[in-house]
Amino acid sequence: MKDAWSSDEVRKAEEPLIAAGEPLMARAAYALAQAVLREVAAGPAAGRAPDRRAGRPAAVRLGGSLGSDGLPGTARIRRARTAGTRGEVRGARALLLVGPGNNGGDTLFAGAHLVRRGMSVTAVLASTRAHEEGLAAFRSAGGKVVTLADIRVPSVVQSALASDVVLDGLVGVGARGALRPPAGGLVRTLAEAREKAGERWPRTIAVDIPSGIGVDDGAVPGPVLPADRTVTFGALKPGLILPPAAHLAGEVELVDVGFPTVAGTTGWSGAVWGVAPGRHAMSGTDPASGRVRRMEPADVAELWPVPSPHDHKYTRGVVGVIAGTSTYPGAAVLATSGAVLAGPGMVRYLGPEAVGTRVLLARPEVVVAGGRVQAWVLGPGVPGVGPEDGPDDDGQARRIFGALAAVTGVLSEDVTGGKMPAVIDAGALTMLEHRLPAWAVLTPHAGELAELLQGLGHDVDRAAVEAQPLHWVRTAHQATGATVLLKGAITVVAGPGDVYAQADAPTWTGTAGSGDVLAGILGTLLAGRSADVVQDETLAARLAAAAVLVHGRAAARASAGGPLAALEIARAVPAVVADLLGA
Ligand SMILES: NC(=O)C1=CN([C@@H]2O[C@H](COP(=O)(O)OP(=O)(O)OC[C@H]3O[C@@H](n4cnc5c(N)ncnc54)[C@H](O)[C@@H]3O)[C@@H](O)[C@H]2O)[C@@H](O)CC1
Ligand SMILES: Nc1ncnc2c1ncn2[C@@H]1O[C@H](COP(=O)(O)OP(=O)(O)O)[C@@H](O)[C@H]1O
Ligand SMILES: [K+]
Repeated sequence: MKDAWSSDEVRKAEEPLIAAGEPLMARAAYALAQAVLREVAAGPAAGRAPDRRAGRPAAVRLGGSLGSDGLPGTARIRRARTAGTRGEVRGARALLLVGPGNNGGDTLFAGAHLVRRGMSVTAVLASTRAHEEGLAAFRSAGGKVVTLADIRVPSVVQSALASDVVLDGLVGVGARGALRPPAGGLVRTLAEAREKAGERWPRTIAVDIPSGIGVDDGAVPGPVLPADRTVTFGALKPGLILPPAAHLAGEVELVDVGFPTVAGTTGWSGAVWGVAPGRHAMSGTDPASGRVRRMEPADVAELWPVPSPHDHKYTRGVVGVIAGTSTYPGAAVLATSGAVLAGPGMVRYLGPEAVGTRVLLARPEVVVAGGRVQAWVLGPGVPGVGPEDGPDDDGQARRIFGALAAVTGVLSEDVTGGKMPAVIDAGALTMLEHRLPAWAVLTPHAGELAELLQGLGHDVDRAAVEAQPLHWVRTAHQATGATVLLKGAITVVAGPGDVYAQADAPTWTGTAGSGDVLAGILGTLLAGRSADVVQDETLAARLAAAAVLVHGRAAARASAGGPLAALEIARAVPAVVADLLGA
């Protein structure tokens, strides 16, 4: 599990360490400098997304002279394409964007390390204040200092274009709201220049966070310079794993500066973790409800219901799927396939006969008949019941209303067999008449969540949901009582406990029917842990995040870097689960 710490939690963790004289900033700055040196030594093409990598020459700095304004000038920069120069940092150029606080301090101390390694480093002070010791260390190492007030923003752009690497050290966890002038204007212009320059833009490394993101909520309230890499200190921050801000952080590297670990120790290991692979040992000493987390394969393996020798198909969980109509039969095939291939005891399908026949052709394991189930999957491929939705639902709305009554406990126990978890997707999202329990999992995409929230009286559209997913997912959870899973490139899940932000799927996953497969996978998980889910109100969110991880990994496996058909995601699920359980 990867835990993100809010800015308050970071402060609480660092206070006693600073009071004890732990050199947090020195550790942060050293690790940051190492990251920059690795980046520069690897050359400009390294680590970029493949489309950005093509044809970009390695930059070699021949001479490090500065213009009269103290900034490196484009005209004096020469580039050469020669593999033999990889690993050379001497003479390479770094441009530091430096803010008034400790984030700027980290950046200046790191800059001093870079100067000592032979790099030509210029710091642009964006504010009248700067971290005093950091500035003194940078100057005495031989770094060049200019102030934004003295030079014009365009010359900063030119200098950036003439540099090998730009460090964004304007603000860190002390930031509040959108970047204010003059830093805001500077960053807006730099971001535009980066967009225009494409491959010619230097590697950009964000210090702790890309300045201007919402540290705690992942919003992007103003201009932000997108980073290729973020070197973050002590712990992940929510904005580094939540959309939309996480999309601006590039690859995130976590540096241990000595925060408490799971075991409660404060020993500094000097270790650096990349966020993509592996686990990190950081975890809050006091895991507060509502923490933003990212689940990893080992966490999913612990949750996955694996049959024991004493199990049979009924004890393993029966999933009931009410999906598809004669107009949208494919959704029924995809949802039942997702459910079957995730490994339940049984999948039942309820719907029009013609659709049931198609389901059977694709998945003969499915039982097309009513009976007891341990979890429902409701709504894929079923039209909504709003004024704009057509009436032609082949009786599916009626069936869904009946199942929903079981989920919400409106029907008596002897009819339903007790409380029933459910995945509530697509058309079923328009059929909610009662407050829901946490074991009901709503699975909207941003447009569907906006509609749901509008129905609850919120003035919100799809774009607003996409701008502040965490806020709106939490709002929807509070308003409905249900666990809410908002689908997207980064899927956000909020229930009564922690929030999960999962980024497991390749972008090819955003294809018709892929969400239907996810609904089926989650249905199997809820059925397999049906009794636990109604006992532990935080479990549904964990199972939902687990389903998202498996769905995303199955999509990655099916895609292998190329296009993807939704049914192939379902087909890849058994191998993904086997990998997780065997790891
Ligand atoms: N947490 C830790 O363990 C460590 C933290 N360190 C660094 O310290 C940083 C936090 O430092 P600070 O608390 O000094 O705060 P920051 O350096 O993040 O920023 C605060 C400064 O930025 C200004 N500011 C705030 N919001 C702004 C906005 N919207 N637009 C423009 N300016 C704004 C404030 O006036 C204040 O002067 C971390 O992000 C990290 O880089 C490191 O030194 C190492 C250890
Ligand atoms: N850009 C993207 N990158 C990765 N995954 C995505 C992206 N866009 C959407 N997805 C995923 O694809 C699936 C789409 O589901 P959904 O919108 O319900 O489509 P459908 O209803 O056609 O099945 C979800 O799991 C979502 O998280
Ligand atoms: K920063």
